[in-house]
Amino acid sequence: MTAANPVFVALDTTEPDSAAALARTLTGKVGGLKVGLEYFTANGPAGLSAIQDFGLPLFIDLKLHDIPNTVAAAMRSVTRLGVSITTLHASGGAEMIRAAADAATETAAKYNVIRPQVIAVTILTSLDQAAAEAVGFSGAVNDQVRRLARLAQENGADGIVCSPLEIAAVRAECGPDFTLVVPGIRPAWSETGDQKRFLTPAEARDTGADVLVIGRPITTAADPAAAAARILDELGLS
Ligand SMILES: O=C(O)c1cc(=O)[nH]c(=O)n1[C@@H]1O[C@H](COP(=O)(O)O)[C@@H](O)[C@H]1O
Repeated sequence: MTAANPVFVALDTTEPDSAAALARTLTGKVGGLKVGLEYFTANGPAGLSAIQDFGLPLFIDLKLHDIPNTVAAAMRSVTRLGVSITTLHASGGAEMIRAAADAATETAAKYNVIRPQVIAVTILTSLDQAAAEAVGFSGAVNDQVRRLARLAQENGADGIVCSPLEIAAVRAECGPDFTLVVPGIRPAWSETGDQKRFLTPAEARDTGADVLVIGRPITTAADPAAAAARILDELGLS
């Protein structure tokens, strides 16, 4: 998927009013909205309507990771929400990824709703090489991300989440039709915070990212609309 505007803004808040206010401010400046565990555990499916009203593609980032039966059941519920993108952890394994992808396909057909892109998170962008090794990923992060990307692709995922530093390796491994969703995006003028593997929006896009997930550089800016406009300008999209 290559959106005309690849920026999905991460609305990492628990408050529907704050999420809706940001969505209102950013409509026309971003390509989509993302909410994750923080928002969904606080507000449940009912909370999505506050932001679905803006008509932007919605990415619900739940990073599912459990046995195949449980993840498939959760994916059936997620699919009924009518969202564009959702996530699971690639390290849940081949059978789990396959069960989730099949559940999304079957549920979308059964209820005549949009089938979300099923996107597998590889190695979180908050982990550096040492932290990745500490949880058992031996070898270079780049190689581990590429390996997990291949596993995800072979088992029906539509794409993966990786940091900007692994985009080239994953493209070479998985080809042009595999969706690369890329957080760990930091404009040169923003704080890095807990992100360890990051590049600027233009660097990530030019290396081949399809979706740029950007949260705090926009959402915590004094003027979020101006921050989004600055990023669009850097992407040559304003
Ligand atoms: O799946 C994700 O979206 C994700 C995966 C990952 O490896 N790293 C990562 O930062 N994310 C998400 O991307 C967003 C990044 O937000 P900022 O760091 O504020 O730009 C957050 O909502 C994270 O949950």
